Amino acid sequence: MEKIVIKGGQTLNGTVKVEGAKNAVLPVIAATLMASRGKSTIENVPALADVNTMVDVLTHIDADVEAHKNRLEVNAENPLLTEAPLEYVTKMRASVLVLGPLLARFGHAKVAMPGGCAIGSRPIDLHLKGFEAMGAKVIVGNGYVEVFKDEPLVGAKVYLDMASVGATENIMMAAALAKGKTIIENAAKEPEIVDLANFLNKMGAKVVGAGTETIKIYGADELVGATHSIIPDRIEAGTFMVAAALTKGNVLVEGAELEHLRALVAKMEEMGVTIEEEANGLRVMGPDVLKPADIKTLPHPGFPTDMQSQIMTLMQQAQGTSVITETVFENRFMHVEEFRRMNAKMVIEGRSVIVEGPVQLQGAQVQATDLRAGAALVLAGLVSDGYTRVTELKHIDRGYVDFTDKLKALGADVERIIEDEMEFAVVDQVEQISSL
Ligand SMILES: CC(=O)N[C@H]1[C@@H](OP(=O)(O)OP(=O)(O)OC[C@H]2O[C@@H](n3ccc(=O)[nH]c3=O)[C@H](O)[C@@H]2O)O[C@H](CO)[C@@H](O)[C@@H]1O
Ligand SMILES: C=C(OP(=O)(O)O)C(=O)O
Repeated sequence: MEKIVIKGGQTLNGTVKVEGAKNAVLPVIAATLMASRGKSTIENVPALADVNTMVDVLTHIDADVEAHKNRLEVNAENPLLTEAPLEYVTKMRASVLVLGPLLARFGHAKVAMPGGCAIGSRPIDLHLKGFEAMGAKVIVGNGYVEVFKDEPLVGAKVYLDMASVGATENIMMAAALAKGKTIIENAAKEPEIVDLANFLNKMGAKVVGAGTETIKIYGADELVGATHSIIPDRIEAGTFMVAAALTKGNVLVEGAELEHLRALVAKMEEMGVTIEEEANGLRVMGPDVLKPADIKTLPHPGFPTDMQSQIMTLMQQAQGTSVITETVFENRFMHVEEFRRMNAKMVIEGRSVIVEGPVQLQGAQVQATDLRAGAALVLAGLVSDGYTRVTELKHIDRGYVDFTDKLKALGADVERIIEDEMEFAVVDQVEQISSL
């Protein structure tokens, strides 16, 4: 079984460079499908499993994709298929982001209906409500969702009951080729929405107000290929910021954008961490003593749910009781059980987790239950006694490029290995005896 093995106790120092954002590149790749003329070139593309899945979806529907190091070239000029089967959607929910582009350009799209996942049920009703408002017909059945419209989509006013990132993106893309003006109210305001809007504008659309709660999209008759460089990944940046603080280290997170990370920076500072803005990123210095904090996850600009499990590792080392409340997803606490296996003192109460600190974590074999949970368990391993083994690395590979190598370059004692379970049982016994 493949594992990341961490021996706790090292302080992280040095510089780590942030990749392009997973949550920005996926919708941008989907948007390339709307260019009926010219090639799109996407730069600063992170080498992630999710990017490979999105490329597989595009290739499956006959788009011509050339992948270079950190650069993708997509030519979607020829007629495309309009169906993405289950195998892609089960690997990555963001596959549903091809619905808006295919519907708008070809009048039809069919995608396997995404099921729930480790962090919640995650319906797509708001995406579909937007398409319907623009005149599309939606059919859900036999595990698929199908949307179609013979005539071009018509601009509409769409109010989102929740500021959903995916729904905002899907509707924004569909509206970019609709007749007339679409207004999205209570739109998501994440930096990745702004990045997508910038790309759509380069393709010939007119999107105004991205980054605020009202986005206006003036549809174009045709979109053309464009060149675009993806924004830095604020969640990868945040993960390394927590790693630095946790190990009392001093790390420059190159590419981290303060403007995208204000809520995290505010909370880390409240906990006693020193964060300084430098010309090319954020420098993070961990204190000797961390203070507890109360945090609530919220849509941007609130505290990001994608940093919830990582900040919990910091709370476990704080002097006192912290509370973290998850309001974005209804069930994003699977990692709590795994932390407990490492001796964490935490209790789930409804949508909150009460975290008692400071606690001396103990190395154990634990499982990445989702992408960020996996990263958080690796971080916990950095300050645990003995060896921590994190399994189910497919989750981590969805969102982190060279995670182990980057931590190692900062001084962590960490390896990615393939370990036989029988062999592990023997190693485990030796480690336990030597720690007595
Ligand atoms: C690829 C990508 O960008 N993923 C991010 C995106 O996911 P994603 O776009 O799936 O997240 P949403 O913002 O849509 O979801 C937020 C909440 O709205 C609910 N909802 C959403 C759509 C809908 O039609 N109906 C509905 O009820 C969801 O179940 C969830 O409780 O934003 C999340 C919230 O910041 C992040 O955690 C994910 O990393
Ligand atoms: C939840 C996440 O991603 P996705 O929406 O792709 O599952 C994440 O990036 O933490």
